[in-house]
Amino acid sequence: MDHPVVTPIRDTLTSDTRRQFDAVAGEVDMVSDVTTVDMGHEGISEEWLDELAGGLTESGWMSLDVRNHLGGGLLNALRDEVRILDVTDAMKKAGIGRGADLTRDRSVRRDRIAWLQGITPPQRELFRCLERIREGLNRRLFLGLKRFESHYATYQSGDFYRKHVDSFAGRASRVVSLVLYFNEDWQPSDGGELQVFNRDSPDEVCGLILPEMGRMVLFLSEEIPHEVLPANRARYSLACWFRQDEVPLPL
Ligand SMILES: O=C(O)CCC(=O)C(=O)O
Ligand SMILES: [Fe+2]
Repeated sequence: MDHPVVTPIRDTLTSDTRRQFDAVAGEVDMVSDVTTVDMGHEGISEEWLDELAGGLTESGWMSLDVRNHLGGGLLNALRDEVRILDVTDAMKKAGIGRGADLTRDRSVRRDRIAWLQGITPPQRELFRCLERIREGLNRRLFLGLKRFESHYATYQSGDFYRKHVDSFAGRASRVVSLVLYFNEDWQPSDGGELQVFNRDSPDEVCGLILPEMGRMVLFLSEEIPHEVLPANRARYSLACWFRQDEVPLPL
C-alpha cells in the first residue's frame, strides 16, 4: 500500500508559501509592526552586504555588531520571544540530523530549540532581513541560496555543543550559517563562547566570540568547524541556515 505523503501544515520557506507570506506581510506593513518600530538605525545597505560577502570570502567567517543594521527594537523583541518560549517550557531538546536519522545525543549537544515560522511581527521582520541577506549574498557570491531555516536556541548553565560543522561536505544543503545572540552584559566568566576553528587547519582556534546582545556570526556551513563552550548562565540565541536545496525537510 502506498504511504500518504505528509507535508508540514505550514512551511514559510517554500517559494509558494513565501509569496503568500509576503502578501500578508505587505498588508500588515501598512498598519506597521508596532513591536519592532525602531527608527534611527541604518538598515541593510548595499555596503553592509558587501562587508558580509567580503568576510565570507576572505576567511570563511566573521563576527560583527549588527545593532545598527537589524535595529535594537527588533533584537529586543526577538530576545523577549525566546525568553517566553524558554520560561513556558516550549523549547524542545535539540537533536542531530533530521527525520528518521534524528538522534538526541546529550554528549554532543545539550541546547533546546524552537523553529521559527515567521508568523509573529518580530519574526516577520527578521525574515525580511534574512531574505535581503540571502539575496545580497547570492548577487555577490553566486551561492544559489534558495531559502533559509531558523531556530531559537537556549543553553542552560552547563550546556554546550561540541565541535562540529553545520553541513556534510558535498551535500549542498546548508551553505551559510548565521547566529544572532541576545544576552545582555555577557562576561568572559559566563563561558558559553562560540569557538571558531581555522578552515585550513581545523585544530587551530581562530575566534572566540562572546554571545553578547546584538552580535552576529556568519560562516560557511561546510567549511568552518565550531563549538559552543559550556555556558555558566542561560544563553539565548537564534541560528539560521541559508540552503541551496529547494525542498524543505519536515521540521
Ligand atoms: O550558538 C552558537 O554560538 C552556535 C550554535 C551552533 O553551532 C548550531 O546550532 O549549529
Ligand atoms: Fe553549528
